[in-house]
Amino acid sequence: MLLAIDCGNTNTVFSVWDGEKFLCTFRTSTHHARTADAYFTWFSTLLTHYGVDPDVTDVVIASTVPRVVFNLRIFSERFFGCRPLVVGKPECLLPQEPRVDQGTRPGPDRLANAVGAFDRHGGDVVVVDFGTATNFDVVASDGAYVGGVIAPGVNLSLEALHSGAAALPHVDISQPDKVIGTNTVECIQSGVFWGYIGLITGIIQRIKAEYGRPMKVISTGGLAPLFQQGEDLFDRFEDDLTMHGLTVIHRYNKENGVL
Ligand SMILES: Nc1ncnc2c1ncn2[C@@H]1O[C@H](COP(=O)(O)OP(=O)(O)O)[C@@H](O)[C@H]1O
Ligand SMILES: CC(C)(COP(=O)(O)O)[C@@H](O)C(=O)NCCC(=O)O
Ligand SMILES: [K+]
Repeated sequence: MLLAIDCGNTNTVFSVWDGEKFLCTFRTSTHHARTADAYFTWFSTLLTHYGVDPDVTDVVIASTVPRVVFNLRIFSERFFGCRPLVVGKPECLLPQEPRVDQGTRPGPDRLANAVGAFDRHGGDVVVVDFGTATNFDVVASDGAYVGGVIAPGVNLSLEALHSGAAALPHVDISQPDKVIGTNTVECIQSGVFWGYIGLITGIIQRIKAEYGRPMKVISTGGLAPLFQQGEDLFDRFEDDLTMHGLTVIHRYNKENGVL
């Protein structure tokens, strides 16, 4: 079985794929200092808790934080006896090479999103991934990742207001009922939430105009559900899109003799 690991700047997600479906998905915070032994203790405790006993033979990793890969490699070798496939490394093949400026290294999460979206929907897709950053990943008709947009994430925007302005408290994001806030917390929530709705709407509209063909818009990532209710921004919400992309990349590398 395949263990797929998607490591973002905030959270690291582990999912076990049995070849047909995900058996379980566990989430922890991202820390480059977490050791292989600590990963295993955490992972095996959750497996026991949920009564899942997978026979992990392969590991695939996408990490937007290069430093964490070191300990994840040791984790994979020590506990599953396998060398992990790391997306973005030269030895890892992609079904379609990205078409971006020379020297650009697209985030491995964006490469996985593109592969996952192409596998499910064919090309001409925009993936909107609400993580630490909010990225828009454009997938061409042949499945290639061809670039997109990186915007400050929702929580980063809230954090920036709090850290940059002495009188502004830390606020959690939520959808305000109205736009005109009548206290500081409501004003901040309104600015970030409705500002974000404007950002998403505007960027999708501009991407579509520039791309010049009809496109499907898929949302994913930790904070995507927040923008799922009420507004008609996306064609679909797919929680597991990055993970799905990782399983497809792994299969492709197996079929092509890399593993
Ligand atoms: N269910 C949730 N409710 C509120 N915030 C969440 C939830 N899930 C994730 N987050 C927050 O959303 C942000 C992005 O999450 P995630 O997609 O895991 O980011 P990344 O992939 O960059 O690590 C993080 O700041 C995280 O704390
Ligand atoms: C844009 C990102 C920071 C998003 O990371 P995340 O929010 O998932 O942690 C990541 O994809 C990244 O570091 N990209 C490298 C630059 C690029 O994609 O062009
Ligand atoms: K991500």
